[in-house]
This record gives sequence, C-alpha cells and structure tokens, in this order.
Amino acid sequence: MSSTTPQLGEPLMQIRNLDKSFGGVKAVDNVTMDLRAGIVTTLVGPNGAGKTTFFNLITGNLARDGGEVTWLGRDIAGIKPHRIARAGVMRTYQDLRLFDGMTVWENVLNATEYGALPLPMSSSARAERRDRIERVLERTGLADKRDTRALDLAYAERKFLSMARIMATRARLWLLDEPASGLDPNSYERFLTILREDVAGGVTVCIIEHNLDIVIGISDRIAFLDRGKLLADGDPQSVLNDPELARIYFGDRE
Ligand SMILES: Nc1ncnc2c1ncn2[C@@H]1O[C@H](COP(=O)(O)OP(=O)(O)OP(=O)(O)O)[C@@H](O)[C@H]1O
Repeated sequence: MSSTTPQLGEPLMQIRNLDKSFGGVKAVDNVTMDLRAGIVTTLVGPNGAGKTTFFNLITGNLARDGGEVTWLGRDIAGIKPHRIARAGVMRTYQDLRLFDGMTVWENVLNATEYGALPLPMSSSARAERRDRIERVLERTGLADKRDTRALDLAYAERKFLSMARIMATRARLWLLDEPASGLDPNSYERFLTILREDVAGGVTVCIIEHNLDIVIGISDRIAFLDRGKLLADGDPQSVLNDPELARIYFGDRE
C-alpha cells in the first residue's frame, strides 16, 4: 500500500457505517468517524460497548459485516492484519500478546518486522533500526532488561514492552487498548510523557481507556460508544459534561 502525507487534522483513517454482530448482539452498530492526523482520540464507554471489537475491525483482525474503512484513502476491506500493520496501523492488546519466551530486545525487533519498514533492509537500515530500538528501550525504561524474557518482567514493564513494540516501528496510527490500566503513578507519568512526545512528533493515537483522569489528561477528542453505537464524538469537555452519557457510563441508566 502506498502512503501520502496528510497534514495535521486531516483524516488518516475514515470509518463509515461500520457494522459487526455476534449472533444477536450488535457489537458495532453503524459507526462513522474519522481518525485525524496528530489527534489523540479516546474511545470510552461501558463494558461491552464495542470498543475492542471496533479496534479488531479496523485492524483487520475481524471481518466486518458492513461499512467501509479507508486508510490514507484506500479501502482496507479484506486486507490481512499484518499488511495493515505494515502500512502504518499498529495496535496493542488488553492481554498484551507478547512473545513470553523471547527477550525484550527480540520482542521489539519482531514488531519492527511487522511495522512500516521497507523490506529487505540494507545494512545501514538495520543499523538505523538498532539505534531506534535502543532509544525506545531507554524511553520505556527497559534498557537494562533487554536480555530479560518477557515472561520474567514485572506488570508495568510488560505494559511498556507492548508500547515499545509499537514505538520502534514507524507506524503513523497507534491503537492502544487500555495501555495505562493498572500502572503505578511513576509508570503512568512515563506513559503520558511518551505519548505526548510521540504525538508531538506526528503520531496519531486512538486509545481505549476507562480511567477518567487519564482520559482527561490525554484526549483531544472523545468518542463515546454504548451497545455498539457511537453516541458522541467531540471535544472532551462537551462529552464528559453530558449528563446522559455520565448516566450510561456510571451505570445509572433508566
Ligand atoms: N468473539 C466474540 N464472540 C461473541 N461475542 C463477542 C465477541 N467479541 C465481543 N463480543 C460481544 O460484543 C460486545 C462488545 O464487546 P467488546 O469486547 O468489543 O466491548 P468493549 O467495549 O471492548 O468491552 P470492555 O470495556 O469490557 O473491554 C459484547 O456484548 C461482547 O460480549
């Protein structure tokens, strides 16, 4: 897939009338939204709202029932997840999906092989990639753990390894599924710093998050899903101050 260079605020990914049902459950119901260059969009909503299913649909992990998803103007229907990743759309998973028997270094290296890199690589490209991984390990606090197996890392280190895998690629869109859940305050600050730096460097982020402090701390825009439907999509204050959405979010609906 080729790539063009959208300017700040232009749509990178356009999602139109996206649908997915599991049996009788409409997990994603006619969702239309844009993910715009350089913008942090937070997906919020109660458990079972369809947030992870939405990610699975736009990364090619699940086949949609209907609707359209374009990346840099091209329809990505039927394209395999690894090819969508290579085109610049990378994700994390709630359950992280690290390679537990591989070291930190090997986990990150593996991700760069699925990221938006031209293959095969010249020796200078390999050296550049090595430097990039070094820098990412420094920023995520994993430099001293490079030879440690993922299995032997602490909880927060595993979360950062899943971030490092994305950071080391040249992905332009990061889809993060609860990346900060359960982090201690120091780790959380490190996470926010990384996110802010990389967004300033041009990365676009869509993040699923339940913690409202985090949502307020990072969002340019909030998309609110409930029972598969996109109920709101706008600036953080207007979404968070909507009493009806608060009722749904906090479980006090009629
Ligand atoms: N593979 C599947 N098979 C059947 N039903 C599914 C499947 N995946 C999701 N669902 C259902 O689709 C709906 C949306 O689930 P999804 O996991 O996308 O919600 P979510 O907003 O990510 O929830 P949470 O915040 O709890 O992670 C739920 O009713 C869920 O039970």
